[in-house]
Amino acid sequence: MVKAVVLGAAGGIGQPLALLLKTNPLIDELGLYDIVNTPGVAADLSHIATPAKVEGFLPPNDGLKQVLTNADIVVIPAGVPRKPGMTRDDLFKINAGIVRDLATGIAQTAPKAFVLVISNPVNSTVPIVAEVFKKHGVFDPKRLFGVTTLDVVRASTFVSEVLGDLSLSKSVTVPVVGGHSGVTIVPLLSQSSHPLPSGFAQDKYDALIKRIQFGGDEVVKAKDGAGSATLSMAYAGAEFASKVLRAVKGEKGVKAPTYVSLAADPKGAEALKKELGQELEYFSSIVELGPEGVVAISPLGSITEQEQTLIKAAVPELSTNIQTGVSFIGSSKL
Ligand SMILES: NC(=O)C1=CN([C@@H]2O[C@H](COP(=O)(O)OP(=O)(O)OC[C@H]3O[C@@H](n4cnc5c(N)ncnc54)[C@H](O)[C@@H]3O)[C@@H](O)[C@H]2O)C=CC1
Ligand SMILES: O=C([O-])CC(=O)C(=O)O
Repeated sequence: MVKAVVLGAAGGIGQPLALLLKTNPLIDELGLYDIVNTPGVAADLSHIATPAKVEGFLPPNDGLKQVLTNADIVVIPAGVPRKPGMTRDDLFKINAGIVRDLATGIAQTAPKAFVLVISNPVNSTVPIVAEVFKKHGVFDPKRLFGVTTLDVVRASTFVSEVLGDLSLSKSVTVPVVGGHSGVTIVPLLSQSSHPLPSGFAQDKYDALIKRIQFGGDEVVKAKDGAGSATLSMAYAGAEFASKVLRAVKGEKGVKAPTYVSLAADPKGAEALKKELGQELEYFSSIVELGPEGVVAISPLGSITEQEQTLIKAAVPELSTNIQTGVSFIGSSKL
């Protein structure tokens, strides 16, 4: 029996994500939690002819505790999205407290669940979850993930557009490392499964990097005040959740870039530290997944000088973002 839970399930991401999870054959039970509307979303989804049993919960009557009871995997898209002109860090003020409170609930009721954090700013919200878990004495770095899959999905799509063949997008894989905001998003195009055309011009390369790094802004601008990416994020979140569950079920060699605590793999962390030139507590790199979560965190490997420059720009900002999350819990009464 596998129980998946979505916290923030009535939102722009939460609803389509819950829909995709309802169609995932690896999930037997789907728990939906939000501060509004989850009974309706659950009733709607429950009519879909797939096996997963769906139930919706609200805060009254210990709803958070109820939804998290026996949870195996918890996905968190709860929180406010950006409006034009905002950075992801501007969301910290509201989302940090939301994520802290949900993490407290998970630490108390489902401390062994895999936790997948979507709520922004991911670079800081993942450390928040970890610090809450540490305060409760239940932190297992192998089971906590920041979902950066949308960056990987965008890279596949934009590279296949450059190659002039969108049908390639499912098979193009580009490692995207670092974190999940602006310059902390580092696409390693030199490691793309499908190389860029030979003689690809520098200005085109720069534009492609920028588009992957700031793909979120493109959607925020187009939605014009109505929020940020929801449908592509739901797709990406469902893809990543599915990978975690496939690994749990025993499939070998499942890998994905994801933002993790480097304490999950000290050997991998040591190699990354050498490459990055300094120690970071969290970093998104290609992670091998297994039945207990993180098996190994890959080093960057061979990268170009241009990519080295991108990494140099990412590291200090990541370090600040991580510290912001850690200090927030340091000063929070739990
Ligand atoms: N990691 C990533 O790649 C991406 C992350 N995001 C982030 O995901 C988050 C959600 O985005 P949307 O779904 O578009 O926002 P939304 O506003 O449509 O939905 C958020 C949902 O969270 C719920 N919520 C608020 N406080 C809650 C609480 N304490 N407990 C449970 N639920 C609560 C709201 O009621 C709402 O239904 C944002 O922070 C956004 O920045 C968005 C896109 C990509
Ligand atoms: O841009 C945003 O605020 C939402 C997000 O994280 C993304 O689309 O990558």
